[in-house]
Amino acid sequence: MCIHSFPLIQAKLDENAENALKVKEWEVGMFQNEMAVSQRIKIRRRSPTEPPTHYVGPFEFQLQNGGNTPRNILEEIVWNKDVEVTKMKERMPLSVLKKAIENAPPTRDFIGALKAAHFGTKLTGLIAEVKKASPSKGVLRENFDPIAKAYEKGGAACLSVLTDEKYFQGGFKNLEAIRKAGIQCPLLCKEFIIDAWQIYYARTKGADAVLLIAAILPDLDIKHMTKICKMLNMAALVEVHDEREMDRVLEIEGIELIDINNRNLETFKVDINNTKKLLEGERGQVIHQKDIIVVGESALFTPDDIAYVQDAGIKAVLVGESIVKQDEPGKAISGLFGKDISL
Ligand SMILES: O=P(O)(O)OC[C@@H](O)[C@@H](O)c1c[nH]c2ccccc12
Repeated sequence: MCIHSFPLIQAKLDENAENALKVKEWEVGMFQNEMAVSQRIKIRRRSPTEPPTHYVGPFEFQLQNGGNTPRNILEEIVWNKDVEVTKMKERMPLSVLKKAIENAPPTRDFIGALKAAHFGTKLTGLIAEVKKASPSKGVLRENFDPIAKAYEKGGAACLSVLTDEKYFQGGFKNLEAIRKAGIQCPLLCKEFIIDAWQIYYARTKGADAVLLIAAILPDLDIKHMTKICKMLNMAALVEVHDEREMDRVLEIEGIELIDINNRNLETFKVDINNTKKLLEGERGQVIHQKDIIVVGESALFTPDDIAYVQDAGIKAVLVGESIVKQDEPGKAISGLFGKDISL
């Protein structure tokens, strides 16, 4: 007589298997936190929960609670993203995404577009950002039609499209709509990537590049995700904010594109000098030797700001607020650069 004839025993076996899986998932989470701490990443990947009720592992893990409220807005966004992506993965398994990618139109060359723009105008290439709102500034612009076309007409080499809905009122529907509206320039999916699944998902929605944030992702994740981007013919824009993050990213093989964020994503404080600071001295030499393109982003409002970061060695800028807020984005771009940059 087989085991299935004893439903109570089978139910107990199923419960044990489920508990074992919960324990394993919790331990993996703890090890992820340990790896992040070892790289001085302050953002915790997910809310530190109590060990599973049946946990019998090392005692020191049971002391890891450390408070389960986010320490800043970035950590809150990441914890929310963890829940959001888990639900999306259940609805849309990776196998379905991979199948969809087989029939997707080819990607556009994000890095090539930035190089061509810089070569054409000798100015920094522009990545114009489609951003409705932000946690620090609230709603910046009510409607987007047809801001993407105006950006492209005004000389943007690429577009950055916020896809986070809860904190930036963005969405993948915007990315798809811009792609379907016939925009030719490459699109960056501006998202809080915490799981490689999101890269495949962005590819199915028309993205040519994704953002990888060093303040969130350990080195191994950045390396692994950069390889996935290459495999999908996408660009990986790796965001850094301070010397420590820059030094970490410069040690990772295969990095082609780094963006220096003048905004601290934990405090939203901005300092344009951050760009110059991270490009000086040996760091600047390593970047040049590795032929890495560096993008300057955040708090860029005037031709002097553009000239300042360009003199510091920036080859492209990513700009949102100072152009997205204006009635005529095309004119806003000319105002930002002090000249018409449409080729
Ligand atoms: O609106 P600004 O100050 O021009 O900044 C644009 C962009 O740099 C900013 O939106 C940004 C930088 N890094 C991010 C990461 C996630 C969301 C948004 C961002």
